[in-house]
Amino acid sequence: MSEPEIVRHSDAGALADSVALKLVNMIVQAESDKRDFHLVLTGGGIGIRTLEAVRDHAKEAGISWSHVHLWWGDERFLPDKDPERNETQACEALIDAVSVPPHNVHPIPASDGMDGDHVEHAATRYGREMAVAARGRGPVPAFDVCLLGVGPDAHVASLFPGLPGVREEEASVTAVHDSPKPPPQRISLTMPSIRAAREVWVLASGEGKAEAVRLGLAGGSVDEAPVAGARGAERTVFWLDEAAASKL
Ligand SMILES: O=C(O)[C@H](O)[C@@H](O)[C@H](O)[C@H](O)COP(=O)(O)O
Repeated sequence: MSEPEIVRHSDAGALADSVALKLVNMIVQAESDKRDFHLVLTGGGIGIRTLEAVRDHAKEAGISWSHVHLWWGDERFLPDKDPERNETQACEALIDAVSVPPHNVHPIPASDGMDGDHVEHAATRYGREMAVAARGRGPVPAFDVCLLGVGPDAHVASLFPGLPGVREEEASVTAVHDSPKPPPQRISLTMPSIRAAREVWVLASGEGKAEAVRLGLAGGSVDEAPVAGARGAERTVFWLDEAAASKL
């Protein structure tokens, strides 16, 4: 696991723009290397703002999306197209505006999908989809970058302090039944899936995240501050604005 690096920007706009530019450059590089690029998306304010900036930079760079696969770190277990779904927000911010092939988009199942409102079955289904894409090389694909927002309570994806999901070490995906942040039912990648990513990027903006960021970098209990467990196999970057970095 990698030691976190810190990158600071003045405000949320500069932060989102800089993360987006770096992502677009990596996508372009993967294309010229003729390899797939697996990106894990996050919901949340700064996560969606970053996707909007990716849309703008991608247009300028004229990138092809045929080699890009989009996954999600977590999802709110709601009906398809619900405006609160991370997928719906990512579609509005980015996916609907770019030419990523539909079969490269891997949303976490909705609560009116194949498994109905059975959140455990839906979580298992997503785990299977990731395993298939990994082609026998492990439980999850070789994610190039896993984007993660962080909550004021130090949660990442839908791994909340003190809830069992954060301690799950076997399954690649977990169903969450009693999330303190609405809605209560969610589906989340587990820590081992997050840590399988080459690069984990934690995005945090605003003073409300400053304590979570401090805990995430202090290397304390992952059970109490899940963000402290968010580490990439090769690289971990905490992308912060000044307010989120104010307790460092
Ligand atoms: O479903 C969600 O709510 C998100 O995936 C969640 O993990 C989010 O990234 C953080 O809570 C930060 O959200 P904000 O940036 O909106 O504070």
